[in-house]
Amino acid sequence: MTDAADYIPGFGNHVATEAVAGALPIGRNSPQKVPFGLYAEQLSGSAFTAPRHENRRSWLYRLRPTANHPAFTRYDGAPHLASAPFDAVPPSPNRLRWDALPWPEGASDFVDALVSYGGTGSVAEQTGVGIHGYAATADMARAFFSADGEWLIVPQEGRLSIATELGRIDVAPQQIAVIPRGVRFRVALPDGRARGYVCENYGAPFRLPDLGPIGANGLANPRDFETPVAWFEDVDAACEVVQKFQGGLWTTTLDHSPFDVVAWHGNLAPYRYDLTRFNTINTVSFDHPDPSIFTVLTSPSDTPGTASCDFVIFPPRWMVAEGTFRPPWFHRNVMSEFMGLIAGAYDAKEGGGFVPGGASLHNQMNGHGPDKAAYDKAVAAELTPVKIDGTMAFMFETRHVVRLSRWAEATPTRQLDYDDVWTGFAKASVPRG
Ligand SMILES: O=C(O)Cc1cc(O)ccc1O
Ligand SMILES: [Fe+2]
Repeated sequence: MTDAADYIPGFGNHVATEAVAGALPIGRNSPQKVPFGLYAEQLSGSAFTAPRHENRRSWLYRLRPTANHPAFTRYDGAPHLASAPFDAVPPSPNRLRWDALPWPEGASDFVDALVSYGGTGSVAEQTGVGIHGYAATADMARAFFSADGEWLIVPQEGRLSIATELGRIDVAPQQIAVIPRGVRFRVALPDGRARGYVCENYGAPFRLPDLGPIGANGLANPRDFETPVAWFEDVDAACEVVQKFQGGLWTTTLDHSPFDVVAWHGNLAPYRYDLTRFNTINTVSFDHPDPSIFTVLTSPSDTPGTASCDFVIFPPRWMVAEGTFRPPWFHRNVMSEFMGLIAGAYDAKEGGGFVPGGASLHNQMNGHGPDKAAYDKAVAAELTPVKIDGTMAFMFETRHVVRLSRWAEATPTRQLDYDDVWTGFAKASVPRG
């Protein structure tokens, strides 16, 4: 076992890794006798018969089979964690914004700290996403997994040390971690507390977007994604495992640590990515391009080019466009946009209110864009090259309307005056014959 987390570079690669030399069977997945009496277990992330380029699975070699556990019973923690379909309140066409997620009063681990803003689709149909936030103040002593989807974790404040069955991942704000559906994990908080966002992806696993005319390089480059090497703990002590299954939470207690995978191989694994490695592409002539140029990862739907969910970032970048209104334009989008802010300020919102740890939602076909302060600044600006720096915003952009949770609608952190940011625009005056 190593002390610090170690990684293998590359996105979606087939890797082979062992924490103890000789633990990985050679040349077959399921030998009659696995080295050291380990148990072979296949973890499927796609149907057995999925096309090869979409097929994801790993073989795990562990101290005990996962199947060796007592029955799960209902768990009644994490009171604000919810799942799609989000039908507790009617879907809202309104532009919505929330203050930074407040810290809980007492000790709350990553699981109990989760709150759901809302989501799309349905866990039963394996479509859409759940959008959650967390503001946690305690290390997890237990393990958690979601049978409902893959977890894209976006830290905003405080580092996370994530132990997973397939290895350990350390992430800080400006980095992300992705945990596949079903993989058990445990989150510790090296800074004592941590806040961030989660996209729980019920649909097709996130992948890199096609680059089209951009070419073979750019945006998030595959080699900057990192998969942890095998790591395990040999602990014969009680360990709670909480799972999310069809929106419900269930708990059981093992008599051992579930983090007992000594070796594994395959292409289904957790990974991390440093958002500051993103190779940002933008105009060097005029006009503000569509934000799809900032796509880090995409979960496609059945309609080509129309994502179930894109994970998009707005990183530091030079703005050089000539004769152009440089911030995001006013627009109405057939896709729906949930945004969060990791650090700094966002160029479409100069009037305050969109703060690190906060969130906004602009649902399908509802007008939004620069606030009045951003508009005034941009039309008056001298168009020299300007670096937008010290910032990192992100968007979960989805083809389906984001339906709110009851918590998101009722929380006092919701800014009831958000519409006002688009008031005060003087009427244009058109010469008339
Ligand atoms: O609404 C937003 O702020 C997100 C966004 C950013 C951008 O640069 C262009 C379009 C868009 O929806
Ligand atoms: Fe937008």
